[in-house]
Amino acid sequence: MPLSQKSLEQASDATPKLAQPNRDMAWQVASNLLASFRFAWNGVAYAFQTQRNFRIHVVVGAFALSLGLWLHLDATSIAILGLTSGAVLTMELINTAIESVVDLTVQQAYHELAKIAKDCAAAAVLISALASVLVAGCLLVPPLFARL
Ligand SMILES: Nc1ncnc2c1ncn2[C@@H]1O[C@H](COP(=O)(O)OP(=O)(O)OP(=O)(O)O)[C@@H](O)[C@H]1O
Repeated sequence: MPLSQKSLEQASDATPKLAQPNRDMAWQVASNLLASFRFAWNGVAYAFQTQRNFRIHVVVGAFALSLGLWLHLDATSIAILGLTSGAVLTMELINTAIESVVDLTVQQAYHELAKIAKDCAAAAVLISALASVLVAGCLLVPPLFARL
């Protein structure tokens, strides 16, 4: 549905308010850098405790990095393995965040847009995981076969 002139004006009035650094709408804002890290760590701990796929990706990523070190891969290859593993974990965290926001919004009701949001978030994890398999295949498999 096209936006009316009035709603466009309301949206443009709201922009400076939303851009204020003190974020009046927020229930709580991190008071300092240490608090920001603590909240971020809470997110990692929550994902690890509740998301089986996140735990699997942590184990697989740690295994890939350990294998790379054991095979004496060069620094660039280790960095690529680290970036790839980090990307998968990041996607998993974003997926978890999107699922929570969708559930908060629609609760237990079915909504086609909720389905699209969750399916696309899950697809982001899948694509990053497939890319990591490709990276592992290129960087780890040849030196592993050479060593065995
Ligand atoms: N409110 C909803 N409305 C429509 N479809 C939904 C809704 N909630 C979930 N779904 C559908 O069910 C699927 C599974 O939802 P769920 O919340 O369990 O996510 P998930 O991707 O399986 O979770 P995880 O990543 O933890 O394995 C979604 O991908 C979506 O297709």
